[in-house]
Amino acid sequence: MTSNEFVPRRVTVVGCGYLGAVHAAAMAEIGHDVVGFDVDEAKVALLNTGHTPFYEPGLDDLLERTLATGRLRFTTSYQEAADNGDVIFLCVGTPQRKDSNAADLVYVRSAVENLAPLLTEPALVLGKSTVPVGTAEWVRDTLRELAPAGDAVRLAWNPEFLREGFAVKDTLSPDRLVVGVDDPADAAELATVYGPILEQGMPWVVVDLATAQLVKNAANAFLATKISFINAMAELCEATGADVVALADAIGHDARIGRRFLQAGVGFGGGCLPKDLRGFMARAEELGVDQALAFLSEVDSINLRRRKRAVDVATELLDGDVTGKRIAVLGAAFKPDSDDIRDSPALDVAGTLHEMGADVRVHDPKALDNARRTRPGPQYCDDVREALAGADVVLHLTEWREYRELDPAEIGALVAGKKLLEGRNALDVDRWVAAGWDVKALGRPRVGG
Ligand SMILES: NC(=O)c1ccc[n+]([C@@H]2O[C@H](COP(=O)([O-])OP(=O)(O)OC[C@H]3O[C@@H](n4cnc5c(N)ncnc54)[C@H](O)[C@@H]3O)[C@@H](O)[C@H]2O)c1
Ligand SMILES: O=c1ccn([C@@H]2O[C@H](COP(=O)(O)OP(=O)(O)O[C@H]3O[C@H](CO)[C@@H](O)[C@H](O)[C@H]3O)[C@@H](O)[C@H]2O)c(=O)[nH]1
Repeated sequence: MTSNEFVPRRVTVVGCGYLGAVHAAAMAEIGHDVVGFDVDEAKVALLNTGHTPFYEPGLDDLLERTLATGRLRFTTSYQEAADNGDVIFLCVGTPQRKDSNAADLVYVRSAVENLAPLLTEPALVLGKSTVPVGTAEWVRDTLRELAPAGDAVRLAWNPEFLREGFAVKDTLSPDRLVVGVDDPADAAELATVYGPILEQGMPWVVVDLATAQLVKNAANAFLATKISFINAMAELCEATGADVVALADAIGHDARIGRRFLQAGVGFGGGCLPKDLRGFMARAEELGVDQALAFLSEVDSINLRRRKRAVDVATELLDGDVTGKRIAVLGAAFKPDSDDIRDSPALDVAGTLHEMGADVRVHDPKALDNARRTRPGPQYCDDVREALAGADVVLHLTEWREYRELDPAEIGALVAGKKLLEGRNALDVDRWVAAGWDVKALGRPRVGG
């Protein structure tokens, strides 16, 4: 732990997407004077009027509250971003490159190269984006070279571990804060920035720059590995008639293993785990240690096989031919409580079945606009009952609470065939079976019917 004495600062958050918008509002909430900066004019206009450009539980309220204090505003001006930046958080995107597995650092480079020449005063710049190890060192050197304030612009790396759907809570009460520094004085300064958060007593982990970047890569690689491990077990279960949910429960009782992140199903997606896994492998290859992470390529393959398995099971439930069949897909977002459809398994499966000639009707409580824009083809239904009406098979692919609350007996009267693919192992299968449904859950024996 460290001194938690809080010092309100002028803070700039560069990049106001899923991470940055929440971080900006959270920094204002704890008392800083915050400018959120983004190159996307539409996003900035929305945020300035208190509207969130994406769905994240609790963010509307937080944004409204912090805008009302006058401590938060959003801008598209690099100059305003630099002028308010005693402390500058870098939160721009680092997606997968289109031509390789590596992370695309174009946004990091552009943000740093445009901002640096405007930094005439001392500043503490904090990288929060997930980057290949070595990026922080480039950011540090570029800032020193291009900033008029020179060495007075310092760089620390402060990776972010928030989960979408829990972003507000995870930002205001993280389970740990990690900071990579060249100089311990920078960590001490950052501790005063995070004062009210650190007061809650979570671990404050100070490491070097390289370790901080690797901590983030390692955390996501581990989480992805844990999910693919249980999904590999699901393959074994399906080959033997065993039950992956019972297996996960049984091994999860061992505290060394733990039950969390052992939810077998259609696999992981989103804007983080898949691309971070691949970016990590690409960086290892550049560093000449690709063998160290060779197993992650299996983690990725196992994960992608889950989507194919879901398509195959849907086909089996439709007696081998999906052409012209009505398929209701419950869920488009990559996880519940989010409208994020980046690399969403649900949308991938829905899109594939549509391309195979099925009549696919997708429902999601929040992600339909994003889905319509990104994956045209399937029919998107605002009302879950519209998606279900006349369906020959129902695919549960994103475990929104409202799907758990559906009454299988009532739904049974709407559909043409009472067949369910449970792709998330989150529904009470016994209830569905009791209502006469034929249920195939991924990694579990087919029951009912
Ligand atoms: N989404 C998460 O849950 C999460 C959690 C932890 C870490 N991360 C990491 O945080 C980073 C951001 O992820 P995200 O999900 O918020 O992405 P995002 O695409 O939602 O947001 C990125 C934002 O950066 C903006 N941007 C791009 N170039 C810019 C520039 N030069 N100046 C200012 N803004 C610019 C974009 O317009 C966009 O609004 C990534 O590295 C990601 O891996 C994300
Ligand atoms: O047991 C599980 C747990 C998760 N998932 C799936 O894995 C994906 C990712 O889930 P989760 O990790 O909860 O969501 P993210 O919001 O993508 O968060 C991850 O990625 C962020 C960005 O790097 C990190 O900050 C978080 O710590 C890390 O959990 C989703 O598709 C989930 O459905 C499973 O299939 N089984």
